[in-house]
Amino acid sequence: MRFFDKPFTAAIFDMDGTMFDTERLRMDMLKKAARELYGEEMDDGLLIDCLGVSAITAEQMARERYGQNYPYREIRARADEMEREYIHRQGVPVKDGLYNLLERLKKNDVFLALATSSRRAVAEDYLIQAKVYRYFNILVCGDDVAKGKPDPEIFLKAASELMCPPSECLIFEDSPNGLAAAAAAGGIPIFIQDIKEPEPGVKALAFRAYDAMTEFLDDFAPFTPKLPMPKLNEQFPLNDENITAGIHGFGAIGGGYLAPIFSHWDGYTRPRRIIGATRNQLMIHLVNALGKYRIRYESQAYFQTISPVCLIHMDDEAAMCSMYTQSDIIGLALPENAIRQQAGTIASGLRARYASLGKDLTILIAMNKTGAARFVRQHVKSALTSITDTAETEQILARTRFVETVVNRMVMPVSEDFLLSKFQNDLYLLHHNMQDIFDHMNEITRFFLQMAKSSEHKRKKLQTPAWTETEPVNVSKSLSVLRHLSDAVNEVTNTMFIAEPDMPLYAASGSPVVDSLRQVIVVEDIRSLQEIKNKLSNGTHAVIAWYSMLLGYQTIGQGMGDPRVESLARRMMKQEIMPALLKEAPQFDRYIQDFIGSFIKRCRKSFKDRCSRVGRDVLRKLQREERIIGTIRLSQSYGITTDGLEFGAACAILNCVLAEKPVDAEAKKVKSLYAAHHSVADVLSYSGDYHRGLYKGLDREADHGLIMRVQSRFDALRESLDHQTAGRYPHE
Ligand SMILES: NC(=O)c1ccc[n+]([C@@H]2O[C@H](COP(=O)([O-])OP(=O)(O)OC[C@H]3O[C@@H](n4cnc5c(N)ncnc54)[C@H](O)[C@@H]3O)[C@@H](O)[C@H]2O)c1
Ligand SMILES: O=P(O)(O)OC[C@@H](O)[C@@H](O)[C@H](O)[C@H](O)CO
Repeated sequence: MRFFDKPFTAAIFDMDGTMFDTERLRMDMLKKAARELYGEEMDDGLLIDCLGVSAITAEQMARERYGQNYPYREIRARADEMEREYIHRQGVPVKDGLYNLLERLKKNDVFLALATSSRRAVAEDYLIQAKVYRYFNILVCGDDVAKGKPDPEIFLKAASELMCPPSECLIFEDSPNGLAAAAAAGGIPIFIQDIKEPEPGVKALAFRAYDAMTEFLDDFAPFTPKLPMPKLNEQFPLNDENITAGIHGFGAIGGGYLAPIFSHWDGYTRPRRIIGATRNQLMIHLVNALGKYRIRYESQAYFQTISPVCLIHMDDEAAMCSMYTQSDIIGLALPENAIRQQAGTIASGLRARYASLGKDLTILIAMNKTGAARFVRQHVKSALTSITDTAETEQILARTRFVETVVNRMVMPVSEDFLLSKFQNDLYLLHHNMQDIFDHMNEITRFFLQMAKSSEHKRKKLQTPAWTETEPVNVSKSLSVLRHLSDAVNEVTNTMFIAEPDMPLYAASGSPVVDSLRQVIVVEDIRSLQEIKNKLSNGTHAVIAWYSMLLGYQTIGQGMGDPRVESLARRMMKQEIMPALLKEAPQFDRYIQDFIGSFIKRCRKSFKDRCSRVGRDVLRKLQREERIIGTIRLSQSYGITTDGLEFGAACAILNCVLAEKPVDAEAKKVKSLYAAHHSVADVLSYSGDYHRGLYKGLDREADHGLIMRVQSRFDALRESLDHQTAGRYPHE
């Protein structure tokens, strides 16, 4: 590996103050122990001077200060004892960035050594407790060397045990003594400031100096390759870092796609917590009850568990502000029509974040909308101007990156009825097993007490303890109840979403945090990709849904099993949309070709994706520039006829018209627009209010020909349905 111009094969870490935030703790404990055993605290200046030196050198320094009879060894032993007690209770305070750094080094075949002035027993204990023991090939500790830092002995020994020349070793140090030792050893010293700022002359010995390990990571990460897309069954990283990911709009895409992407993070470590905001109260209860939830990948019969997760209600202003203040990234996964209303919440959240001196924020937008970043930014801007002045609005916007994405994966929510009945069954089973365990608690406790009291020799013979002879059956049954209980606890699950297998999320460039996400592919021209995806797949998807519903199917998979729907989908994609897109964006040739084949297959398998989800928001999809009408206009501009798409538009309107009581608000609106004069033109050329903006429909005069063709397909389709011929596609 290489760090700037320095090739290296090994990394040697000092422990206290570099890996762990234990120097302050140790100083506190030394003070306490000195007070206890000597009646006076040790002096701060002396403690700071002793940082990074061996126990023997520290003893000499203490005796020079307090006299030759100073009980330094006893004080140090007592301080060690107090410190270990503290650590066993509270855990090792690991420095931010350490796990990520160790993972990066390990996954890039770098040898790792620990070189600490602490005793081996203490070092091993801490490494194990902090869950980092497994990273180190060798340990060199205070009791393994004769001379402490600033003597280079400890680093030279570590390098030689690793069989690496010191000049190829990065050496991480926080103390001036350690830094001097690293330089004297001929290594590549990396200084990471902890308590003591070194003299400028000493600091100059470092190849690079940083205020924190996370700052070193910012420099180092570009020298380590981005990990490839994770496999579906690949574990999330084992260690977490002090990172929070927020999801504004925890629904199918937020929970079923963004959350796993955040959980994989950069492949080295993952966020400590995911906060999701939703309006779905049931989801909040079910997820918060377990602190986790599952996603089912239907095509692979595979479950993935996402944790730890905490859901908040979108109307809880304080919780939303706190999510915006704490998060290192926010995923925004709302329906388009919720953006205007939620912009106020985003604005307040951002204002609170920057008022509390939060870092710049990236908002990763998962919406099927070309220009989504601009759209969201505009709404947030207008919300900001109503709560603050222009200067603050501009400052907030300048510090917030709105990053647009293209989401190909289809995700569906699990039906609430199914979810509830499964959860209820799991709880019933758990309750039953708990009851059982209470009934058998006495036998279980007696059995293990008996085992514990017996000698090893007797235990072997204790197959049937004396007291069990009278009730042998009970004991084995009681013990098996323990297992049933743990099974029942693990069986309480909440599978919230059904998703397609892992696919990359395409995102616009410009945000380092997004760039680092393992499952994200950053592209320069996100707009074209979004345009292609919406026209090619979302337009076709919607038509599949509308036509399938007219034919009486409930899910996309069923509809696509009908040759009429499948051939319409193929025709639209291959003969009408693809040729236009290839003319418009020939550079995306491969993407377009690959996409069509996989999309048709994926739709055929979508037995859990309801047509009502895919066909929702008819008006949004029929706007002048959108996926149906916009595509017709594009194809026709290249002289391509668009019978299939026009038939699709007719399906959209007929669906709404035939629905007795449409649940979808837009379907209701279409039905009422049509009802006024029984005219398709009234729907297609609607230009009134739309989510407090203006709807962009067709122009009655300029688009007269197109409107008439959709009208005639509508009439023919309606008639064919009336005649029970189930809406045959006219071109078959
Ligand atoms: N589901 C998919 O397969 C898929 C795929 C690609 C992109 N998308 C896009 O992702 C976004 C989210 O889609 P989804 O399928 O996750 O949606 P969803 O219906 O599952 O809901 C997303 C979240 O928005 C909230 N919400 C819904 N209506 C709201 C309103 N009026 N005001 C405030 N909050 C509201 C819900 O409570 C939920 O938390 C959409 O823009 C969609 O186009 C979805
Ligand atoms: O989200 P919409 O309503 O714009 O579109 C519905 C579906 O086509 C859409 O959610 C797809 O499933 C998704 O875009 C994956 O291709």
